[in-house]
Amino acid sequence: MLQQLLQQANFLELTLANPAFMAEERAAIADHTGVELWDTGVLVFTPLQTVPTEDIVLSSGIHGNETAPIELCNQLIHDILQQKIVLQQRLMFIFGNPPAMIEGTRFVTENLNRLFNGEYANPSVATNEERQRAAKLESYVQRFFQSGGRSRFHYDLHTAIRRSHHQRFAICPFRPEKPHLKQQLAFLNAAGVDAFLMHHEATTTFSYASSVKYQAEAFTVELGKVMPFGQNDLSQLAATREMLIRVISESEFPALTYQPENLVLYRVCRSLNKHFADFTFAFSNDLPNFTQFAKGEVLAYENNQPITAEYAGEAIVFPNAQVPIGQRAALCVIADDAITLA
Ligand SMILES: O=C(O)CCC(=O)N[C@@H](CCC(=O)O)C(=O)O
Ligand SMILES: [Zn+2]
Repeated sequence: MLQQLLQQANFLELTLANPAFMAEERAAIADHTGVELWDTGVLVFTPLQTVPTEDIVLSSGIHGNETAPIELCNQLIHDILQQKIVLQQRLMFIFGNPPAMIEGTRFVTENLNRLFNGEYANPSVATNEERQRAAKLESYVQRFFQSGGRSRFHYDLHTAIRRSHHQRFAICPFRPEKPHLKQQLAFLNAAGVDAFLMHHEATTTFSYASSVKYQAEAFTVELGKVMPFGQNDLSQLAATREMLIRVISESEFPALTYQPENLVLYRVCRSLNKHFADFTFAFSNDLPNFTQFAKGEVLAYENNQPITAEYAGEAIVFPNAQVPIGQRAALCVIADDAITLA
């Protein structure tokens, strides 16, 4: 498999052809970069002639139909294999859910991005492919980060189901003891991200798991809107690509000035969870993420009761009434330029 990958330099094609399993193998690119295939969709590069200071995880395809970041990562992998990019940092690529990528769906049985931080082992739920994949992905991330001594980063790349007033935005995992870093927000801002949501509670997402378990600088990054493979305009991600190349191929993390005037900080004020099967939103399916509501305006109905905006300017992100009962149906956010950063 690895020989085929080295020759054809198309990890996406290889992953889609082998969605369930790939045996571990290792090789090298010339004499400067180690390549290790750990499983289907899991590839690790190690610089052999420099001493890396950073361990960087770039995951995509955690939701199978969010294809633009998968295509972007596949291009980066291609360019690394073809020696157009020479790495200075350790780098792990993950294509999260190959069976869902083949089906062109968000997931096959269960939303993979609700199964991390050990939720995959919840004894009250029967196991399935996504639960098994979450367990494996967490173990690969642990193995990647465990050798220690280097700074840890995890950018979990997604696209949103709806259009958004902010075309690219990031979700910053809840970490009450440690403010998020201006360095990281400046980096993501230079990568085209212009809004940041500060999460208000622990979750079971991939980025939260890397943040809480390994103290990684970890983010869920939304890079536009869901499109089928082949229909993405990757020129929209030119800045993202450029900054990702910089972070993996420079010897130090890119030094960028934090420019608050170029971005909006939001705090998540509450998660609207679905409790009853009749949960519906009071707005249309094409209302963009970050649309603001007036205080008291009806956002949704559930159990025949209205759910209203608690604050003037409260905005809705990721509304999805189709989620199973008990899961998040939307996040309510409010712009807040007083959020503490370090
Ligand atoms: O557009 C949507 O409704 C969902 C896009 C998406 O997959 N977002 C992530 C965010 C994860 C987080 O809160 O960190 C998700 O829902 O898993
Ligand atoms: Zn997603």
